Amino acid sequence: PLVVGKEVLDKARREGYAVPSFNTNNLEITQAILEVAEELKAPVFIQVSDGARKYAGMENLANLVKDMASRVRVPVVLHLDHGADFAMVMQALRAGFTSVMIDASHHPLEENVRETRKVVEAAHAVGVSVEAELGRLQGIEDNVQVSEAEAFLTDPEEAERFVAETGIDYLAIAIGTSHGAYKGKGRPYIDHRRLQEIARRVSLPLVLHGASGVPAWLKEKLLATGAEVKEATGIHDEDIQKAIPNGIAKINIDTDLRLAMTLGIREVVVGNPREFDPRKIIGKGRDYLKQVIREKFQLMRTVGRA
Ligand SMILES: O=C(COP(=O)(O)O)N(O)CCCCO
Ligand code: NA
Ligand SMILES: [Zn+2]
Repeated sequence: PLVVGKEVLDKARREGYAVPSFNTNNLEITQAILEVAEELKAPVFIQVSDGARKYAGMENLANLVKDMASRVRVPVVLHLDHGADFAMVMQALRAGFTSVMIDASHHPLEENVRETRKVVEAAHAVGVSVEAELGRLQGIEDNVQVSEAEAFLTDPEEAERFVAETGIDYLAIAIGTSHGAYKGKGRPYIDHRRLQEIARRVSLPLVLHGASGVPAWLKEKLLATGAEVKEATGIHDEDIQKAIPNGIAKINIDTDLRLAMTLGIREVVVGNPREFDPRKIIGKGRDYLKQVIREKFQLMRTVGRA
């Protein structure tokens, strides 16, 4: 069934596992997520970004997820990803979202606090959970001095104050990850010590953005279809496994789903120039999506937690 975010993530942080938050834009991605969650008896977040809202329509996606979630046995949270402002959050609340992110992390701290408090008041009034972000997602290239990049990473003491002043339910932090398929050359720098310092001060579930891994098997197959993804790199499994006991309870995955869908489509289209049945073409993408989604639940130890 559709449930509120806080209950799912408090349990995850308490019991030392994480819940993946997968971005959806359409029917097939939503089907892949819910079929695998049901199969593995795993709670799951399905999140809608601004791009998805523009592509598919917020109400369309909300109604699709709400209806499908009502017909599965595992807990499903419908989450607004990177809500840009109060108005967008209100539209999501009106559409029946059960979790919303207000992302005011690019504003000065006082404005972030003000905007976030406003959202917390509105969302909590209707029983919906709130995620906010402190720090800037900024891949740290190996050639950029970490000291210079410090400006982007979340400050542990500031995090403690931010949580106290805003009343949010979970906190997105910056510890070295970045959005997209190019997270710096080689193994991306993840500041585990900083995460431990934040987790010591903040008892709320912590959220990791920019956590796609760009799995080797997926990248190899994509390259074989002629996809130009040679430079793509993601977060290593070991870094995800290390971050979970240190308080990370929600992990955002979009890029790995995009790569999986693209692999299926390219394999059919490039391999069978005579194929023009969208169900065969997008359906193959859905199959690869399910494979990636299965791996994420296993990596985050979400299996069987529903
Ligand atoms: O943190 C993430 C996803 O991170 P990743 O790009 O590593 O999958 N998101 O919030 C998803 C939307 C951002 C654009 O993709
Ligand atoms: Na989010
Ligand atoms: Zn994000």
